[in-house]
Amino acid sequence: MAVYTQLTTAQLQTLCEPFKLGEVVSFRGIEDGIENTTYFVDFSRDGKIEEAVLTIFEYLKSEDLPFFIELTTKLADRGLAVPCPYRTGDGEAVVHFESKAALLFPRAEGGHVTQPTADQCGQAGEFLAAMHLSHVRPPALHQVNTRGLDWMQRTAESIYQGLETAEQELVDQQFADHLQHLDTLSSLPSGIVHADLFHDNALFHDGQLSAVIDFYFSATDVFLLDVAIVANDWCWDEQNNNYDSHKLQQLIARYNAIRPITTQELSLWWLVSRVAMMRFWLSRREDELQQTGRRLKSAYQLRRRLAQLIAHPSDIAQYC
Ligand SMILES: Nc1ncnc2c1ncn2[C@@H]1O[C@H](COP(=O)(O)OP(=O)(O)OP(=O)(O)O)[C@@H](O)[C@H]1O
Ligand SMILES: N[C@@H](CCO)C(=O)O
Repeated sequence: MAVYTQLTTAQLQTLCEPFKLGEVVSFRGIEDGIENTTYFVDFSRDGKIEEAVLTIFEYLKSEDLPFFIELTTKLADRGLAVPCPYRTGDGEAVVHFESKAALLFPRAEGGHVTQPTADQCGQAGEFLAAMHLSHVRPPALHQVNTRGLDWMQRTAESIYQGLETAEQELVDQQFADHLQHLDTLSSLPSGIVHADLFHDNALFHDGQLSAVIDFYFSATDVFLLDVAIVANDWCWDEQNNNYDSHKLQQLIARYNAIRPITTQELSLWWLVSRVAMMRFWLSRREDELQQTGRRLKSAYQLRRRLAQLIAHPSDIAQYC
């Protein structure tokens, strides 16, 4: 469904030629993605197989990519489990298919988990803390968050009339609280965050985190937002419609052991957890209402979680 750009073997060979990885011996399109077209491509050179992943960008342009290339390269250099793009002989990472930009990555071992365990939630916490600490190391990177408050307000406004009354009430309540605490929120520790670390953007091999992918929403924002995104997706117990306390404890405690969460961050967790839920509920709801053609993920699930967090504010202080 998400192989938006169809390629032949010859087209793939031409596109990937500058990377000098050899002859394309097999490839297949990956149906998983929403934003981009992804192919697994195997190259053969001197009898050795190199397994790679080609991402063709359906929305991002080549001028948008240098930040993501620098970020993934920096994180990989710091020893984090992040695939960073191959470079051509000229040191370029971006190639083009017709008007679309593309990057080629080494294929990481492992696969997705459908239901992360508490230990895997802890590993995600350790990854995030290490990534956030790397912010202070050069190169200094900055990127505006295109899914921040402005985007949320514009999106909510554009779909507001199509929302149910209960949804409109959630939107009104969430923005009222967000705007009321804007100054304190903006003063939380910040830097480059992944901003989309759902469990389908992580791979595990033999139980260990082998790759974090899909940095295309990464931007400068408060670090706690990343922790909340993982908590809201990896640690949610659908049956009880609340966080699984053991998973949340592992995420928070193991993050906190590497990058201690400040008192100010703890005091705003109730709000940041809601901001994180709101951002993804809105993008999924917009996709549903505006029939953007992207593969749909359940918006209702996140609306239910947001309502729960508004009715029963969450606290993580006991896990630190
Ligand atoms: N470096 C990699 N190594 C192994 N598998 C990968 C790698 N990069 C991507 N994949 C696989 O390809 C799939 C689609 O890639 P990706 O998540 O980048 O697409 P997307 O369209 O941006 O997805 P979404 O918008 O849903 O997050 C991933 O779910 C993963 O299974
Ligand atoms: N992770 C997003 C999809 C866009 O990357 C979601 O689950 O809604």
